[in-house]
Amino acid sequence: MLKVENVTKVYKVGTFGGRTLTAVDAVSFEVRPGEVVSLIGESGSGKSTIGKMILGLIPMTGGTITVDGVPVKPGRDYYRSVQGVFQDPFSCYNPVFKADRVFQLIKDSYYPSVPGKEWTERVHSAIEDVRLNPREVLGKFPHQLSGGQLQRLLIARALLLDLKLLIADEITSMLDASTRIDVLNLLAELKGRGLSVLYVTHDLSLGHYLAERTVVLRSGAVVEMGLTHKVFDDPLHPYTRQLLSSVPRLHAPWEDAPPVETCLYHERGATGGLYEAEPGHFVACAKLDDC
Ligand SMILES: Nc1ncnc2c1ncn2[C@@H]1O[C@H](COP(=O)(O)OP(=O)(O)OP(=O)(O)O)[C@@H](O)[C@H]1O
Repeated sequence: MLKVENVTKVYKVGTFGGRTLTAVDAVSFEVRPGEVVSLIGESGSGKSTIGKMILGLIPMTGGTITVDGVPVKPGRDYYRSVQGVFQDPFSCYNPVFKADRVFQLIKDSYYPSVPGKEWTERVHSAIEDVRLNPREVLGKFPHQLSGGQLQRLLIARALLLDLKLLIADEITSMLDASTRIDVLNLLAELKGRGLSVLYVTHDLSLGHYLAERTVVLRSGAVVEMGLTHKVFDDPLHPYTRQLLSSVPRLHAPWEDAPPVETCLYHERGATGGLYEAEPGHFVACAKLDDC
């Protein structure tokens, strides 16, 4: 469904754009139909840049991204099937428009011929699908709604389209713990309906909770990817181990991350790419700085 192949993004930085920064470096992965894949990495590892390129919000420097074989093409047809929901729900709404207006805009752009009554029924049904009461949220301004309610409304808005792929970029990071789990369960439910989700997060535990497969990014490159339980139970790359060991655990004292070891896969061809250590479990050479 989503195929990201050898994708690179180089930003121009510095005064007058005189220097470059490779934010995403030859990244490849895919998301299959009805699958949640989490894209994990620390701040600045390139996660959002990848999300933005998939959504066509910024151009790629190199590589290809396709959804069902069709290259990214920002426009009405593309956004009918690919949508993004972001970290800060407040910034996604116009503060002077009531929530109804968000749904009206969808109708005007995508479904102008749907009769008003039918559209209202669709809107109510999408809002109920995200476990909100339409009467409690429609007719309100963004500041009269909570972060969790706004985030759910964004998902409801996406559901009104013929959505195939949702890019969920840190969507729970501004929510309290119980709302967060509700929104995650909602994503899991949508997956059950065949929706594919790329769940962008720096929170390993949330990625573990939700995703079938995990892609670990470091400095713009994939260092490990595979089935989530493989990556979490048997992390092969020292960076993944480091990330996992830095997750705070109840009743366990803080431990320093283990030092980066010699790469087991270096001699077996991992250099310059990913090595398939076991079926479907890929790892990059750990001698990143030497290679
Ligand atoms: N428009 C831009 N111009 C120049 N550099 C940028 C731009 N956007 C992002 N970057 C840089 O690209 C790198 C990757 O940024 P990105 O936002 O993709 O990381 P991230 O993993 O999503 O981080 P976070 O979790 O903090 O959001 C960072 O070094 C960032 O400073």
